[in-house]
Amino acid sequence: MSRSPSLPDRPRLELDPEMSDAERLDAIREHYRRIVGVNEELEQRLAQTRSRREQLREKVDRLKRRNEALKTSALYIASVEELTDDGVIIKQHGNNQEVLTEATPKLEDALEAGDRVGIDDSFGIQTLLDDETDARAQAMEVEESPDVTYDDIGGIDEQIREVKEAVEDPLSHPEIFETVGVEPPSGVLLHGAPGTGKTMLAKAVANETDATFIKMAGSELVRKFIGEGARLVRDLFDLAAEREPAVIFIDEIDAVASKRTDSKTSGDAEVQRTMMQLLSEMDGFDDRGEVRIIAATNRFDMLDEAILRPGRFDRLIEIPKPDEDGRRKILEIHTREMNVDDDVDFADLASKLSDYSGADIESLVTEAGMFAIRDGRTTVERRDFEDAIEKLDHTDDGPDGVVHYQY
Ligand SMILES: Nc1ncnc2c1ncn2[C@@H]1O[C@H](COP(=O)(O)OP(=O)(O)OP(=O)(O)O)[C@@H](O)[C@H]1O
Repeated sequence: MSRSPSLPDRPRLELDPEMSDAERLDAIREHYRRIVGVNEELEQRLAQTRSRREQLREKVDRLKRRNEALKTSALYIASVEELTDDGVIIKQHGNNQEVLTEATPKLEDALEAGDRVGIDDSFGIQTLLDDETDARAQAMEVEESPDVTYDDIGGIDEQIREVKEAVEDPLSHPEIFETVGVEPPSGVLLHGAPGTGKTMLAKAVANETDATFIKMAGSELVRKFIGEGARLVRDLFDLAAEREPAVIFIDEIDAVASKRTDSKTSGDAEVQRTMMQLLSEMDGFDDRGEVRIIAATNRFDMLDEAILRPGRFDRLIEIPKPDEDGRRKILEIHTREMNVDDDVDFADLASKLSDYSGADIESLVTEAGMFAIRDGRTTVERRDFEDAIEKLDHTDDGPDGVVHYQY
């Protein structure tokens, strides 16, 4: 911002004792004229400053409103096709509609053909997006080799065996499948109540096979940028091919693959497009090398059957809540690092935890530890677990206070 010009000099009255009265009077009159001149100039400056302050205030208000709008409303994604004297030609992702629109002068200077931009409902360019690796990074979680092992998962040994057979063996020993002439399952769908270890299981497979674990939540695919879901699905599969061996894990797949609803909103059409892209990626899956795909859902009843056809998610594995023995194992797993008193009997404790999921048991163990700490002890005792059960059971919606879908 430019600095304001310096203030005018303060006029000085200089009277010489030699001066005649008439000369003095003239000097005083001249001085008065200069004071009036300076005063006028200062008033003018004040008025200019006030008006500038008003302008800045309006600008701040405008920016605040714009900021709010950007924060609250979803933007559509488009690519800049061409910058013309009449405006910017953009092509909207998803429907490929071409539009002549405008950007703010500042954005216009920064735009180049090929850039990805976020546009509002009236196609105004609101923001310039970073390159697509950022969108990928936002939506995907990539772990070179997660540190979860099968030993960290309790109570679902049979399901672990099935996942090993369907995902691990084709990655570790593809030759066996070739020799026998059997196509390994394309995709495995884990379904069951929340917090039962579906994500853990997918991570453990990636660990066991030294594969890159790439997780994408279905809700991310349909969330912020309309027109972006199908592209993210493509990116997901491309990234997996670059990083093979890889395990793709799509959590909450119901968000993109629910049964068709009757409503015809643009959001629904968008979800459909994303699902079609997912199906087409899975159909072309054979050539993708050492990439395996696992999806998970808590809402199996909601899934569109198209996703379950042969060649797609054709191996369904239900991950149940643990039985009593499973709960005991999970208690033991989560207390491995804990200083537990001899008076704690895990088998007895497990018998009191019917309907607890693995995640609920993890919260229970943490809560028991907190009771011991609050009491100034370094050992967790039976009463801490009992207090923790009482505390968690007193939440209305379930052992962990989370509203559970009745599976
Ligand atoms: N079978 C289990 N054995 C040991 N710990 C478990 C088990 N199931 C869940 N947990 C604990 O609960 C946490 C959450 O589990 P996870 O994220 O794998 O569940 P999920 O089935 O994927 O849940 P959601 O459907 O809510 O995504 C895990 O980090 C783990 O600590």
